[in-house]
Amino acid sequence: MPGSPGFIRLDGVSKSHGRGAGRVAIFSNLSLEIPRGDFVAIMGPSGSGKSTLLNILAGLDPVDAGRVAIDGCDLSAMGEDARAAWRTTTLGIIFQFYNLMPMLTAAENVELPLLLRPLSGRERRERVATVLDLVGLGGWARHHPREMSGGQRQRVGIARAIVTDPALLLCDEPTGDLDRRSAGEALDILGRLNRELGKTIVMVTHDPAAARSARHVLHLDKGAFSPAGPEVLS
Ligand SMILES: Nc1ncnc2c1ncn2[C@@H]1O[C@H](COP(=O)(O)OP(=O)(O)OP(=O)(O)O)[C@@H](O)[C@H]1O
Repeated sequence: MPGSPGFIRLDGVSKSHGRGAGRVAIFSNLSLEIPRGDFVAIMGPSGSGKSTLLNILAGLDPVDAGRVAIDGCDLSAMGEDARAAWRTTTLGIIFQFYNLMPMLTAAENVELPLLLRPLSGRERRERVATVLDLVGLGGWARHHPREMSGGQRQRVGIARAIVTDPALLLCDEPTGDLDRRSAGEALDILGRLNRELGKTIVMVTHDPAAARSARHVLHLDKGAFSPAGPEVLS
């Protein structure tokens, strides 16, 4: 169940890209609070800053001003090394184009985030098998991405994102490269991860069907959030 207000907190965040005359302000004094266990879709026009926001939440992009805190960790006060270490424990990221290593099998791709952990080979293999089963790819461990459909590749991407058991999943257009059926399967898995395992999910999407599978939808435009109206979701 959603609870614990302020799992994700943005307070007075300002962010711009570029320098000098080419400087573009993306947000100015933006605030947002997402409770633990929520599943939030973020929609908005191209260029409104959705990917910038995900990069900020992932600790990949520092803010110019304001505070970003996730589960009590103040990202804006952490150096780059500390943010990188934080990412490996707290966060899983799911990408539009999967970002799988083509020369590795599905199991090897999923295992990658575990190689930084003090786990035995056996423990790693068990965790990989568990998450591949969870995404319905138990029989595909030894296959390479080129032998798999887009939907299966995205499920490998989801398995890789959850293999470290992170509290937060960030999804950047997770259905953007998928047909309707595969998109539905990926969204079903995300919904289960939210409902059954309590993962907090923030998903950027242009896809109204994807947004409808979230608990809440926010519309980002001109540097501000508003709840998405029915016209955005139709
Ligand atoms: N590294 C960068 N350097 C300069 N400008 C950038 C950089 N990244 C993004 N921008 C600009 O910032 C604005 C917001 O980009 P962003 O990718 O966050 O938007 P978006 O809402 O995700 O767009 P889309 O829906 O098209 O993916 C855009 O005008 C973009 O050109």
